[in-house]
Amino acid sequence: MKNITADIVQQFIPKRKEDSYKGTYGKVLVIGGDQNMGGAIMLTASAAVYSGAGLVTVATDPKNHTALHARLPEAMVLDLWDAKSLEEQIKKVDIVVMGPGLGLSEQAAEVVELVFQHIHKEQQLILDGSAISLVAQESLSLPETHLTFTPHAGEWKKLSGISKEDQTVEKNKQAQKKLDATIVLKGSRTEIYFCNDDWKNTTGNPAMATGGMGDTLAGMIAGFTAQLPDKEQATLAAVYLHSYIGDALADQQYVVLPSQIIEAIPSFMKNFEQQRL
Ligand SMILES: NC(=O)C1=CN([C@@H]2O[C@H](COP(=O)(O)OP(=O)(O)OC[C@H]3O[C@@H](n4cnc5c(N)ncnc54)[C@H](O)[C@@H]3O)[C@@H](O)[C@H]2O)[C@@H](O)CC1
Ligand SMILES: Nc1ncnc2c1ncn2[C@@H]1O[C@H](COP(=O)(O)OP(=O)(O)O)[C@@H](O)[C@H]1O
Ligand SMILES: [Mg+2]
Repeated sequence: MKNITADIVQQFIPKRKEDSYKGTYGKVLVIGGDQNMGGAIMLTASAAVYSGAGLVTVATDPKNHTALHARLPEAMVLDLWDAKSLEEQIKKVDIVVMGPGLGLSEQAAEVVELVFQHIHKEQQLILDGSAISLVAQESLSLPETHLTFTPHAGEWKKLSGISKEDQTVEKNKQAQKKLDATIVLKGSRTEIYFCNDDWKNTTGNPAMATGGMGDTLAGMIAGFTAQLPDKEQATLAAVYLHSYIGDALADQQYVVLPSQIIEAIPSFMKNFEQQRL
């Protein structure tokens, strides 16, 4: 397993081009947040916006729309349960990130199935939280697209069938091959399994053990993937910086909140920009 380190990540964050515009930096659709877990999807959407995604639209329960507009005016919203609007929006985006706070209801499972039906081969699909649990629970067949799963150990157990004690690098690699997807296995030292490569994070700390921290990472992966041409580099950079910011804040804080990580993303990205003078 290779280590993700600062000097590697620095090579991945390009300087923005003078003649670029929002369209250059990708369109992201963020799907999740039922009536009780609107906070999860607000964190995911905010992380995508603060990571620099060009345009972010959020499909969430209508109960969350006002709060989301108030917290994150940069994002557009649509009704999570309106199948037609959701189907139309999927066609317009480059990246879909689905699952934070989605819940495990029958209606939520229908949303996941709808996305699987309509996503096409060139798009990127990131599945987190409830979407991973639903894939396992409903034994859903996976769509033909660029797929990333971001499970914690409990979700990985549901998805791969490997118990927490047995989650060794070899077993995880075998499960990755079967799923034919990128696996971001979150933990105190997150592991990333690509088809031909695997990596271990070198940053992160227990001050980050706070609800919503994974929702935030999912949004960062989406935001980085929206902008960077190499999707594997985007995933590595997002995982590393999420925890690197967590470490920097934990120097002075006993706990680090997901919203604090989000606010710090733009300045830390600037520090990691290529060829910074
Ligand atoms: N503010 C919000 O609205 C929040 C919503 N959340 C959402 O809540 C939904 C359920 O997520 P959960 O992760 O709570 O629930 P899950 O039920 O999927 O996973 C929790 C279970 O996994 C086990 N587990 C084993 N190893 C673990 C590990 N390393 N980390 C965490 N759990 C481990 C736990 O013991 C527990 O039984 C997701 O959709 C998530 O996005 C959470 O992100 C918390 C914050
Ligand atoms: N002790 C720890 N050390 C380093 N990172 C941690 C620690 N605890 C949690 N994290 C990070 O916090 C995130 C937790 O993700 P997850 O369990 O999905 O959270 P949530 O679903 O509440 O948003 C992961 O990115 C994980 O790496
Ligand atoms: Mg989670």
